[in-house]
Amino acid sequence: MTNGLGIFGGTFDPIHTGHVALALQVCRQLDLAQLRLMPTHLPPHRTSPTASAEQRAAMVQLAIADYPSLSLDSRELVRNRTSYTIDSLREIRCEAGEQTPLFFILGMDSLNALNTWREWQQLTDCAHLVAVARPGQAWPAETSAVGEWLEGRVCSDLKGLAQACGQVIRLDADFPQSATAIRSALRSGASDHDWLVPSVADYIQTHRLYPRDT
Ligand SMILES: Nc1ncnc2c1ncn2[C@@H]1O[C@H](COP(=O)(O)OP(=O)(O)OP(=O)(O)O)[C@@H](O)[C@H]1O
Ligand SMILES: O=C(O)c1ccc[n+]([C@@H]2O[C@H](COP(=O)([O-])O)[C@@H](O)[C@H]2O)c1
Repeated sequence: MTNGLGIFGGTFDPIHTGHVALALQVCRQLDLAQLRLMPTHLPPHRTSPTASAEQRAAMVQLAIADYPSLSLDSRELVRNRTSYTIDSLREIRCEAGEQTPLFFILGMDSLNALNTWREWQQLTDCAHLVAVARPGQAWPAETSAVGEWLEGRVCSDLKGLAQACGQVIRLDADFPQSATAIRSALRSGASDHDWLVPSVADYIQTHRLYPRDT
């Protein structure tokens, strides 16, 4: 086991089985003992989530309850301002110390849009980035701003990864789940969804989240 720490930021509106499977796959492939799921509070880049920050955090806790290596990081929820990843990674770097390898997990769609993030070129000063591709999702084009920046930062040898931050790692995964598809199915009248952990599905029903469109 490395002493590295994984951080998986997301809106989690709601968390789905793809998020959990992906977190476990990253732990396995990077040999991480701990990975934190960090819900965003006030996303910089999209309209406000449907479920409140507290509800999304509660669903994350329910979904990961069976996995001791996974935990909730609620720092963005208690910060009452726009949730910029760079702010969170700087805080986590201070807490973890200079030597601890940090891995920030993001989808390939997010990597392709990385140049729209706040202080995006500084993210790797705090952590490695782990970009997870869904089937068919492409690595940023070499000629794009992100593609040019990636040059010299991509790590292809996980075993040789000695630094605490600075590299970008590509992992391939095959999880079709999407929170948009779940919200849309529930709003169309479905009472449950195969991509929800059962305890999360119960929570959604109890709290009447994503109500049927009228
Ligand atoms: N099935 C998946 N495979 C790989 N990455 C995923 C998958 N689902 C989500 N991600 C990635 O996980 C991060 C957090 O996901 P998020 O909470 O936005 O879920 P989502 O299913 O993409 O939601 P939405 O449809 O609302 O955008 C994002 O970087 C996203 O790209
Ligand atoms: O810091 C930024 O500018 C920034 C811009 C867009 C997205 N993010 C983060 O990326 C993560 C995934 O976002 P999303 O919308 O795909 O759930 C989540 O932690 C967001 O806070 C961060």
